[in-house]
Amino acid sequence: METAVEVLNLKKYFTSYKKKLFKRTEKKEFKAVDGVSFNIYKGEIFGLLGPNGAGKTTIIKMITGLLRPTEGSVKVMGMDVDKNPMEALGSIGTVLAGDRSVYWKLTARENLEYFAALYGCDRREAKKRTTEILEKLGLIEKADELVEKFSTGMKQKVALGKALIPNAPVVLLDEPTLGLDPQSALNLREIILQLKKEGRTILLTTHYMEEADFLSDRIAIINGGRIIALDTPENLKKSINEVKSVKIELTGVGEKLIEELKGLNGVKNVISSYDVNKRSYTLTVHHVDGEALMQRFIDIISENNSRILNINVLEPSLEDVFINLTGKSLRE
Ligand SMILES: Nc1ncnc2c1ncn2[C@@H]1O[C@H](COP(=O)(O)OP(=O)(O)OP(=O)(O)O)[C@@H](O)[C@H]1O
Repeated sequence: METAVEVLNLKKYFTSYKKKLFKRTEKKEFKAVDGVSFNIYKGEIFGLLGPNGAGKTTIIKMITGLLRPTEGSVKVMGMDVDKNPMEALGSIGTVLAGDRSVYWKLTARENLEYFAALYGCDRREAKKRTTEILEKLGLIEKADELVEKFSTGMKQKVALGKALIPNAPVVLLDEPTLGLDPQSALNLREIILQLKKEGRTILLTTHYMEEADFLSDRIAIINGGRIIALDTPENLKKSINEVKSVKIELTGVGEKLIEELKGLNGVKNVISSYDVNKRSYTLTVHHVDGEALMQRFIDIISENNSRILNINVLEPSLEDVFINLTGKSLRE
């Protein structure tokens, strides 16, 4: 398989200085990205999945040359981003999370024609490309309305349109559906699949595991600036096939209850969350020992004066893969 993007031992350390009382200034180094390597093959959708602060945006910024790595290298279509930035970056279209570089006081069409002109297209070519992209994004009907009147999903589409203007073979999408309503998110995901069908290579970051699962051919799970797993979504889920998970909704959860469940032989992790709307607690318990444990869960919950509202046995998801690897939930 041909490689479109090659990321080799990429590191980004941020240094901060803190003034200490009676002491000299203390220098602190924070390892936002700590030795990340992966290849993205031509024509695939590669997902970077991780919780907030995992280092996803920092990786994207280093690939696009917006941040210089502390160490390591990035090649796009065989060109080194540091040594041949113009050639390497010419192959990339990017949408960063919360992209504000679309002009709200211009129409969607004016925005894209303007960016096409910046990319050196003549007037005819700019108009042609803009119309094609607006059609592809389902924005043609609204093409001549001001972007400020657009919904968040439509604004996000204009930002994506901007990334498509250079007609680059590689498209980087940082949290493309962040803050969108479910219907707009679905619509944007369909467009991303369409881009893949056209033969583009896509790198996408997300902290929505369903999105990574639905879109990606391969996924790198990233946590604390490191890749902790990299495979197809199916293989990642298969890797924890022996781990079962059960979701128990109940009226109350205390530290003692969680500790007792965690102490059971065969229990790997217990994650608790509170649903404000339902006013109920949910425990997600990962375990390797099926039915025998279920009765013990029920006994312990009742001994702790809590009442079970619902129990669901779950199919393994990427969330479970993440919990299994880190002991934490993706959303924590
Ligand atoms: N310029 C900077 N100076 C210092 N620390 C930074 C800087 N940029 C990012 N960081 C830190 O690096 C870590 C990784 O940030 P990054 O934005 O890459 O995470 P992320 O995975 O994209 O998360 P999110 O989904 O929240 O955007 C965070 O802890 C962040 O605070």
